[in-house]
Order: sequence, then C-alpha cells, then structure tokens
Amino acid sequence: MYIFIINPRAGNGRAKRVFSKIIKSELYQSLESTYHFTRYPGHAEEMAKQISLTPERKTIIVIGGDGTIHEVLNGLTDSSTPVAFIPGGSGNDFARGCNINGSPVEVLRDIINGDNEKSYWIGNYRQDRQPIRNFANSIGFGFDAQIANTVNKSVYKNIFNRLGIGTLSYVIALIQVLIHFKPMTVIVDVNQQQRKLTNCWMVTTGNHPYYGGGMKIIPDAKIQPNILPILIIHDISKWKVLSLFITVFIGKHQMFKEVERLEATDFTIISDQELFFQVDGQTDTCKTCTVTKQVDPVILLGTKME
Ligand SMILES: Nc1ncnc2c1ncn2[C@@H]1O[C@H](COP(=O)(O)OP(=O)(O)OP(=O)(O)O)[C@@H](O)[C@H]1O
Repeated sequence: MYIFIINPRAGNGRAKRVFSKIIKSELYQSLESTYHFTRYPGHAEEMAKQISLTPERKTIIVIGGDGTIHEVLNGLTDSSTPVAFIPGGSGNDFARGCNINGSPVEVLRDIINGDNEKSYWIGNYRQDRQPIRNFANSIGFGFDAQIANTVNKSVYKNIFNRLGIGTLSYVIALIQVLIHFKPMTVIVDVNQQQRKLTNCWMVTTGNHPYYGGGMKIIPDAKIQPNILPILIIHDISKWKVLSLFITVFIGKHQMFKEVERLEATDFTIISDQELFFQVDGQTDTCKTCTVTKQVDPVILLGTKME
C-alpha cells in the first residue's frame, strides 16, 4: 500500500500540481494507494505518526518541500516504514542531497521499482530540555539561522520562488543580516573537547551538502551513519564573510582559514544568550542544543544517491 502525503501549499502550489500530474498517470492508477492533503502546519507529522502506527505494510510517499519531509520524518514512530519523496517545494534541498530527480512520474517509477532503496541516517537534535527531534537536511546556529529567519519573514521570498530564483532571497538576506550581525560567544563541545569561541559566526552540520535551495554549505557532507560533518566559522571580519559566502555557491569556502571542518558523533553548543538556529530552513532559539545521528536509518526509496 502506498500512502501519499501532499502539502498543497509547498512550492506555492507546485506540490499540488505535481500530484495532479501523477494522479493522471497509468502508473499511479495501477497502484494500491491512498492520498491525503495536509490542512495545516504540523499535519504531515500527525499523519505520518498515525500511518506508521498501523500494522499493515506501507510506504509513505511525500510530495512537498523540505518542511514537509521534516514533519514526516518527525512523525515516524520507528524506521520500519519506508519513505519516498517527490519534490514539490521551493528549495528542495532534500531532493538535491538525495539525488532524487526526473519528472514526477519518473520519480514515482524509481520509487515503485524498488531497486533504488537506500539507508538515510537522519539527524537528531535536542534543544534545551525539550524532546528529541529529527532533521532531514541540516541544523545551523548563528549566521545561517539569522539568514533563514530573514528569508522566511521577507516579502521577496515568494516572489523569487515563483520566478525560480529562490536562492537570490538568501543573497539579499545575507547582506541584510551582515550589516547588523554580532558574532556569538558560545561553548562548543565536540569530541569531548570543550572550546569557548568568543567571535563565532556559525556552527552548522548537515546530512548532505545543501542548504538554502542549492548552496553547498558543507560540500563534502555525505549521508552516512554515526558521523556529523561540522562546519564552524569564527574570528573573521564582516568583509571576509561576504567573500566567503560568494564561494559557498561553488562550495569552495572551506579554503578560508576561518572555516573549521570537524567530524564528530555528536556535539553540543551552549550559550548564555538565546541563540538563533535553523533546522531544515525553519528557525527557533535555544540556549543549549545537542546534535547527533539517529542509529536506525530510514529506508528511503527512489533515490539515485551513491
Ligand atoms: N495546508 C497547509 N496550509 C498552510 N501551511 C501548510 C499546510 N500544510 C503544510 N503547511 C506548512 O507549509 C510549510 C512549507 O512547506 P514546505 O517547506 O514543504 O514547502 P516550501 O517552503 O515551498 O519548500 P522548501 O522548504 O523546500 O523551500 C511547512 O512548514 C508546513 O508546516
């Protein structure tokens, strides 16, 4: 049984259009399936939870963007329900990171064929004393989070998304944030080593390289168990940050001496002040956060990743 979860708001209606193409295909009509549209934020998470609790064998096929897959991965109660994703959002970093491409019906064929099945180790995070949550793409503290926050609140986001130049929103927000940004003082605990960073711009990790609709924030990140690739930018001038972020688009920013690239099974960030963070593009604040990898991978269908 295939159960489709579609976010009709994702990609300004793109996910809905993607599903209307799929529903007309012979392939879809040959499947035993049901579908559900999300009706409000958080609904995909609730549905994924209910679906994963049913005893039948089923596959969840998500049509939406990064926010929708984030919700579904947080709703799963265990890793026994395979998940597939057909991109229908604006940024679609999850699809990019997992090498899910082709027309909607081609992606559906890749899902049904079943020979494109891979393990996907999602990330876990615990902000302050709240319950553990999952991330599909990335979690970042500081500068990248403030950029995501500015983009999400902006009036230009939807306009640029409609024009297919959504990354331009991040460039504009980067300049807006750069003008006022104050570097953070944080304690970062990586590999049992605590360091105090007094001029820290950002601490970011991801399951794959992409952020902000295609920026290669951690160019060599791979979907793998147990290891978090961590990028820390600190002790850098505002002007140099600008040139550094220009190179993010081609994934060359790791050459800068102010960029540290570490690996760990987990890390904790601690601050006296509320810290901005972004997780899969949505923003929040916290004073401490521990990040790790989930031990049991999600079974992801329809991906051409290595
Ligand atoms: N029916 C609905 N009405 C309003 N918002 C919804 C509804 N269903 C889901 N949402 C919310 O829509 C938000 C945006 O979805 P999503 O992130 O998938 O699309 P996107 O922002 O266009 O794509 P991307 O994140 O890839 O740029 C999600 O945070 C989700 O909670």
